[in-house]
Amino acid sequence: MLATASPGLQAAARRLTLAAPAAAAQALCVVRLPRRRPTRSTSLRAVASAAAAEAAPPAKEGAEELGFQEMTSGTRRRYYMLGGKGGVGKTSCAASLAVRFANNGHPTLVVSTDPAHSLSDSFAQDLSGGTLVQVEGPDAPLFALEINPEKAREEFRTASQKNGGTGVKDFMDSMGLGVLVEQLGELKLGELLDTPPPGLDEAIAISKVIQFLEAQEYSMFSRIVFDTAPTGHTLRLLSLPDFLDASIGKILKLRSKIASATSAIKSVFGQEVQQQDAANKLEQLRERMVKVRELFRDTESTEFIIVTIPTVMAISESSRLHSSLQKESVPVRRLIVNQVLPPSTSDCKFCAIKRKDQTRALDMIRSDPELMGLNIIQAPLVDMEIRGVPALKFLGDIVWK
Ligand SMILES: Nc1ncnc2c1ncn2[C@@H]1O[C@H](COP(=O)(O)OP(=O)(O)OP(=O)(O)O)[C@@H](O)[C@H]1O
Repeated sequence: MLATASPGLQAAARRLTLAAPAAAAQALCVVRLPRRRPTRSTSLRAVASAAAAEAAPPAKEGAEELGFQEMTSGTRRRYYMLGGKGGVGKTSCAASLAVRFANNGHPTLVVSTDPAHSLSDSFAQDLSGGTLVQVEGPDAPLFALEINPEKAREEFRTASQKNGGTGVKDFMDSMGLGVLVEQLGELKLGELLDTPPPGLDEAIAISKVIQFLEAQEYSMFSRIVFDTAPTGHTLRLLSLPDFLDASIGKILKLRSKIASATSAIKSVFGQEVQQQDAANKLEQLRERMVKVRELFRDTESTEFIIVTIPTVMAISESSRLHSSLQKESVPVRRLIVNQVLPPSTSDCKFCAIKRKDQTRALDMIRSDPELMGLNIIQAPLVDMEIRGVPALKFLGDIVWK
């Protein structure tokens, strides 16, 4: 779990961790996770609040105060997207937020749009089927979904090879993209997938977002949490509706030009109605894209939460991510600084150095013009992997307060 400067220090840390976990936790200044399956006992709550109390106070200068109360209030649907650099704890934070919402009475859906999913690992449950799976444990219904672009692409290719247009259409219908196929039917889409165009994975994720907006199946969820892919992918996902909107806009313009030029001929052959119908559908798709774009930018219903760790590299990337999100007008109000060493009176040398580094990194956040205005939530480093609902509940109770 810890990278160390010297082999001796590493061995000492390992000895401590293996031989005396409680002492190791104290010495390495991490928050201990309860080993027993937690119930709603006072003891677990006590552990959680003690851990929270141990964590350093958040840096909030200049930022509005935002708590979990504000996130959980109201039954109108809200979307939370968690994103940041690879490996900083996006999935753990997203899954723990989803558990927290469900335990506060919200029917919740947590969706991974990261092609390298770890939601299954986080919940210790297989969610890889590409369909909604109920997560056992929380009070209100909690469902999880891993969007699997690899599988979707493979199915698409098979469908296009075996069944021609009909197979492709069935598949795309199931992805909420049937309208696109009707419009692009003449193109050999299957061939495109041998060299997938950039943004295809994101397009698949977007189509799922469209489904959330419209399908009855998803209407029960009052909170939808997205565990997004590392920064680059996420930015493409967020800018895709604009891109598609512009492309569809161009196609529509082109179509209307062609339509007016050929309408006389078409009407003779009885194809005028069909042409108009297709244009209407394309217009409908464009409207949907506008909806998705508005959703990403709607401060009432959507929030992007940046997750980082207290290192210079992660914070620099978070700063750039915030700047890009601002350009896209995506609302960002919170920054989670994960894996912070809680204060300790008995610092070992390793911990003292690590803590100094982290303090420096936290200072960097306070003076970063992109990040300083955000509400900063510090999440402590805990002493084991956060897997399964009880562990996620534990983390969620500490982080989301
Ligand atoms: N606060 C924490 N304390 C201890 N371990 C943590 C903490 N947060 C996350 N981890 C661990 O760090 C690892 C990476 O976490 P996670 O999978 O949530 O990150 P991620 O940002 O989603 O990664 P990826 O970019 O690969 O999807 C996991 O093993 C997780 O258990």
